[in-house]
Amino acid sequence: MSVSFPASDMPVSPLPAPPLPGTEDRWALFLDVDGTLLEFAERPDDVRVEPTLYALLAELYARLDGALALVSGRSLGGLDALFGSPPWAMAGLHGLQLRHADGEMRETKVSASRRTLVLHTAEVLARAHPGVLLENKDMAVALHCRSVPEHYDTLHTEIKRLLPELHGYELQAGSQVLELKPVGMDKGKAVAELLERAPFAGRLPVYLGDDLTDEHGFAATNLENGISVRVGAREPTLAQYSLPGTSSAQAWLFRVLNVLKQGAVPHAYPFGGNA
Ligand SMILES: O=P(O)(O)OC[C@H]1O[C@H](O[C@H]2O[C@H](CO)[C@@H](O)[C@H](O)[C@H]2O)[C@H](O)[C@@H](O)[C@@H]1O
Repeated sequence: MSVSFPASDMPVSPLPAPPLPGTEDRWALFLDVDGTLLEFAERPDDVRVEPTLYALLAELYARLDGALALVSGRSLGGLDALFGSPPWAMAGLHGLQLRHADGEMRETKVSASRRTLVLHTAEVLARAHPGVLLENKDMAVALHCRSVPEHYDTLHTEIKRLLPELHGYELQAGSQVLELKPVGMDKGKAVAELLERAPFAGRLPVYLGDDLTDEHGFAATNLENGISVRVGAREPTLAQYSLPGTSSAQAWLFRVLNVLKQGAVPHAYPFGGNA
């Protein structure tokens, strides 16, 4: 799916907060992880899922009859480790890996020689830029610049120069991260694939995300007349609604849960943040 933005010199109007579900609405929630549910940390392994967040997601999952999915750049294995092998559907590596609600899995196949070449290239780049952290996700490799943001632009240029040698791979830029991943999948395609099957089919997609990679998810959601929600302030965006940060996203999800439970909107979120 190609994602096109409004011209960057167009004035950007502030986006409204997302609505809450009406009593007749049947929502399907698609949730990005880092920067949306979890605040960014210095290193990928530094983040934790608090029991309150897990409980919130588990209750939403139950109230939505299972129509909740994580849609992440992390691998399925990484998501399982982080969330404790949750029962809900998950798209990992930007949709290159997918575990459906019924547990069925599919994964893009990449030859071992291709993966080795890409990993070797990323290792050379990381060594040349001290402080850049290499995250090996097997078929994809991320180079993190959060500790050394000054390396981001040169690394970006160097990766683009090397890409023609890495057949079948593309560059996915993100928040202080540059990732080499196999072509062919993005988060929008993952959302579309999930929407074809139970329990997502026939429901209204509601997508929360913060990063460039989530723009594919917003585009797929908008195509279905769903609700696309940017978390944070990254521009430009195809999202129709916005929440200021991760605690606001959690607070808004808590209000959604309460509407689903009782048809009533509570006044305060007990764990901090405002929706
Ligand atoms: O699609 P997401 O669920 O948002 O995953 C995107 C990437 O998230 C992780 O990296 C980001 O979060 C780290 C922890 O806060 C942070 O240290 C890093 O700078 C961020 O880019 C993850 O490590 C990547 O594999 C994901 O692609």
